[in-house]
Amino acid sequence: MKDESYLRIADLSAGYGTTRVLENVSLSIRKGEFVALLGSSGCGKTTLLRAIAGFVQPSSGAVSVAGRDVTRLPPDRRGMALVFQSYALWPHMTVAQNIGYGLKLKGMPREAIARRVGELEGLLGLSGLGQRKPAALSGGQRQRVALGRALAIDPQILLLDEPLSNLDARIRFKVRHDISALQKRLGITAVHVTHDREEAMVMADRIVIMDAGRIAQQGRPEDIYNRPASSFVAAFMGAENMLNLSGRVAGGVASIDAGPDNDPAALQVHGPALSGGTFEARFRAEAAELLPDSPVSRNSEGCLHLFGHVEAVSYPGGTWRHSVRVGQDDLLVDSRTPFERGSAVRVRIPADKLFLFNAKGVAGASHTSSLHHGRKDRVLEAAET
Ligand SMILES: Nc1ncnc2c1ncn2[C@@H]1O[C@H](COP(=O)(O)OP(=O)(O)OP(=O)(O)O)[C@@H](O)[C@H]1O
Repeated sequence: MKDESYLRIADLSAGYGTTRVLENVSLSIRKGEFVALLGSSGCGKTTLLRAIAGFVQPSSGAVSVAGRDVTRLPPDRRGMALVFQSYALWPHMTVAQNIGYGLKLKGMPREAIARRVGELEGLLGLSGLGQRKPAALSGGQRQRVALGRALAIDPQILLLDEPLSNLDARIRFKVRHDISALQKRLGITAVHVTHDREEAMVMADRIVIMDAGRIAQQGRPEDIYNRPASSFVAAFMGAENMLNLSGRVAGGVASIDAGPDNDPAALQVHGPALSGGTFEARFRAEAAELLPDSPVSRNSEGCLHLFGHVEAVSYPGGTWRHSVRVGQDDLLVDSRTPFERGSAVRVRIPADKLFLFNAKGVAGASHTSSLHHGRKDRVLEAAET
């Protein structure tokens, strides 16, 4: 099979002094691909980006570009450009001088620099601003100058370290779009560090979720969103409601036991097999339906039904958000109509919107013997029967 990887990170470990940050990270990126590194603060995203760029020396492993090992090359000989959150523009230089800075260092003739800078100003919507200093620009314009400076040297790989996090929401949407469009147009390979899930979803061809210096899951945005491989990834991708359930798994169906706050349910298993026992169940606020609790017709076919009462109601816009107390758990559930505080409600979660995982470190109620042997979190994609 043809190896399509262009930027390859092989078994990379890195850290600072005695602190290990990255543990055997391997990642292959195709030419022209846009990859987002997503993860919570301190998980090692920036360290990975800096190791790719050559600013952090790995303790083991390798980085290669188009089959060439660049692990020991200095940053300026890797054909990569890095754009930071903080722009890092020269305040005393004009926009044009900032963009042309790298070309001047390379000794490019003045007219060629002016031509290239003009091209980039046009490409980035900065035409007419070439003689301004950074202080006289908006945040979005400054970030585009930083991008122009990075692109001026014609890098094969563009590394973006949270370049949008200093921008206000409205400008962020615009610059987000500008960067993606430009990246596609230039066919450049990009690695983008962010902790903003939506940003990663809309910009990237592939999302790599990192957790404590390791890759927790990677895949297309829609796959990660709809098929999280672990409870951690599900939570990170917005399925923040969590409760514990117990049940058995047989013949591709998870039979959820009745509990004090839930009806029994039979949910078809789609993903990799799940062992019976105790499950961590996760779902998104918008994935569930809120209904008045009624003693009749608790039809659980293909759905999980939970019972609780409304603790708080708010209106973030579009739908009403309810904090629902179910047993010991507080769950957030959206509804197009508001339910009064204190009212008894039923939360109906369709099976294909419910993510089930074997609970970590909990011995299951039944069929649990296999759980004690090197068990990993495994997703159960439960779909409506
Ligand atoms: N220069 C440094 N010296 C020592 N430790 C560092 C250094 N830079 C980062 N670290 C530590 O390494 C770990 C990973 O940091 P890193 O910046 O890669 O995380 P991150 O995922 O990019 O986080 P954030 O989203 O907050 O930027 C953190 O625990 C951090 O404190």
